Amino acid sequence: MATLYSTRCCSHPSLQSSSQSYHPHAPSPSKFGHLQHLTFSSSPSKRFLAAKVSLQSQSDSPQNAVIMQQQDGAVATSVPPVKNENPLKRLKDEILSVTSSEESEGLAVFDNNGNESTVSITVVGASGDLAKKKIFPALFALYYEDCLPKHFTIYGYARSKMTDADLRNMVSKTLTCRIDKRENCSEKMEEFLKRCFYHPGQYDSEENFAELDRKLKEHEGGRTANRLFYLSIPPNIFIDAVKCASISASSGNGWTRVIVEKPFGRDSESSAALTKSLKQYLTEDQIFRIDHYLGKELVENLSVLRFSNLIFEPLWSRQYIRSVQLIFSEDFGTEGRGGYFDNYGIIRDIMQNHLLQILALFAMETPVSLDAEDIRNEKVKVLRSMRPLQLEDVVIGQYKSHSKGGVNYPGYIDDKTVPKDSLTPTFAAAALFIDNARWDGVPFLMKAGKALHTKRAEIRVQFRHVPGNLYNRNFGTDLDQATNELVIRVQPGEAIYLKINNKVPGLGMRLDSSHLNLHYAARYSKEIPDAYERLLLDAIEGERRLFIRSDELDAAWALFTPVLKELEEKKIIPEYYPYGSRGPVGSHYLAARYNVRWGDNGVDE
Ligand SMILES: NC(=O)C1=CN([C@@H]2O[C@H](COP(=O)(O)OP(=O)(O)OC[C@H]3O[C@@H](n4cnc5c(N)ncnc54)[C@H](OP(=O)(O)O)[C@@H]3O)[C@@H](O)[C@H]2O)C=CC1
Ligand SMILES: O=C1O[C@H](COP(=O)(O)O)[C@@H](O)[C@H](O)[C@H]1O
Repeated sequence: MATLYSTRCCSHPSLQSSSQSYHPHAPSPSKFGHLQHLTFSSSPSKRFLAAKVSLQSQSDSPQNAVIMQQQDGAVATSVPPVKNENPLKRLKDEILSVTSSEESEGLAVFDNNGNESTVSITVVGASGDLAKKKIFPALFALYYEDCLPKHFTIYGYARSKMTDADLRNMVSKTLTCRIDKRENCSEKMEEFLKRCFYHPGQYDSEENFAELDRKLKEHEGGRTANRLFYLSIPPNIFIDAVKCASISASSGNGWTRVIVEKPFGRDSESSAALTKSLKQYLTEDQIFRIDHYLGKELVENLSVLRFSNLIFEPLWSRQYIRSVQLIFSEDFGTEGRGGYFDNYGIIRDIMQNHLLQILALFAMETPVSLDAEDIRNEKVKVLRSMRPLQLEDVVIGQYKSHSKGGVNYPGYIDDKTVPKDSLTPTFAAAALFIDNARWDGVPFLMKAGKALHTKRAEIRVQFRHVPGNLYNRNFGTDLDQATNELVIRVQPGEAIYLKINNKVPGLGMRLDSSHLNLHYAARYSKEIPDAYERLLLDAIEGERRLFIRSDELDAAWALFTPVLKELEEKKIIPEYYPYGSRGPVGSHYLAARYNVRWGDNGVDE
């Protein structure tokens, strides 16, 4: 057997912190022989498990090098003895991986006292859209990939009258298996559904949460109880639910964490008030503010791209980069969510969180380490170096009805839940600036819109012109066409490509713009996990790197609050654009003001 290195602890239990020990099943002396105590602590990225091993004194020799073995033999990880080498020395702080065995059912988790622990995940608002669409499917995917611990229970909680069977029926309709790994799919679904339960209750009832607590305890069966609550409910009831869950259903002997969905307020004041209220019942460490864009594969890859490749970092500044564009578009309107959306608008819905988070990761300085706090410190720094958005640097739009091919597409105000005189923007373009040495003068252009011609999220990095004029005559009159552009396509069709100038093969000297293309579907056969899978697993593991800290949130709101207030106070009328179009023409004037063009409007977008 050999040491194996893996990228995620799937088929291995998740773990909270270095204060927990993991044993593959009970720490039976007969099975483990010389192994006295095995403590895993997460590496900075938590994608690996680092093993610290203590062996019984008489076993502290090279011969006793087996590190971990699951009782049923499904998972085994060991390090072969190496002559004249002390295994303790070798293994201490070494990254120990875990095999990903299909037979594995997850491993049992033990706390420091050797007690087995369990995780209960309660989806508050289980009857809702997000729960059905994202949360339950993500939990199933984690189960399917053996990422959940052996002992876990999932509870749905909402006011709707449902039985366990109703919940299972509802959930089963949205579950799918990985297309690249379909084995035992229906069995796995059955097994998963058996672990799902439902408790009906009011969000502001301590008693209803106390009933939930009793049910959770039954499932936890005396194990160390770790509890995760996912608030998948409208924001106006966050505090009621947090209050009741923390008072009546907190864990008595394990951790209790709460995932809070956006929106985190609608401006600096309401966000600060929400944080203050949450902190009446929870510590900051217990609050996991989710921004699901941080869980997207290509957003997660941004730091890898920047900091693990020599070629990018030297170019990553005002010296070579002319503009950075963060583009989000959807080819559908607010269908069904108009009631929520009208109170927020596209700037709060997408820019202040998803796009700004990407910007922060893109522009931050190198963090001291990959630890959550080091990364979040750098993000806060860059956010605090930014200029608050100015009204003249914003263009807003709202989609109107449009007929195409005999189909009539509704306008935003045709939604019955939206007031007819609503000025809420469904599109916005903005130019933001970071006043630090690295980015001085570089426009960070953001564009986000609903009911546009395409669904897409991407980062476009436009480089400066090549100095000198060696090939200028080959480029023709439009030099912009010839500048390099790095495109990080977050979705759909995840890809990273670099536009370069290339000689068209042949006897002449003709240049064209071609792509060095890393298209994920062609390069990697594995299906890309949904963002919610990564984030749920991180929350279970206690990994905060991809969650928003309260000071980050304050810094983010500080950038947008003044302009949001101004837009509302001055009742700025949005530019109307037809459903399915490319959005208001004003966004082009905004880009032109900074001498750039939107990269997604070119011929080879
Ligand atoms: N849906 C999405 O795509 C996204 C949603 N979010 C956020 O996630 C959270 C949940 O979203 P979503 O599932 O769409 O929300 P829903 O509107 O579907 O609400 C979820 C559940 O909350 C209960 N509920 C709804 N309105 C009220 C109310 N006024 N008072 C008390 N309970 C109510 C309902 O359950 P019951 O009646 O059974 O109690 C409902 O099933 C929100 O904070 C949203 O902003 C974030 C990103 C995307
Ligand atoms: O947070 C939100 O995100 C979705 C878009 O998410 P995606 O993962 O499908 O790109 C957006 O539709 C919604 O308005 C917003 O609240």
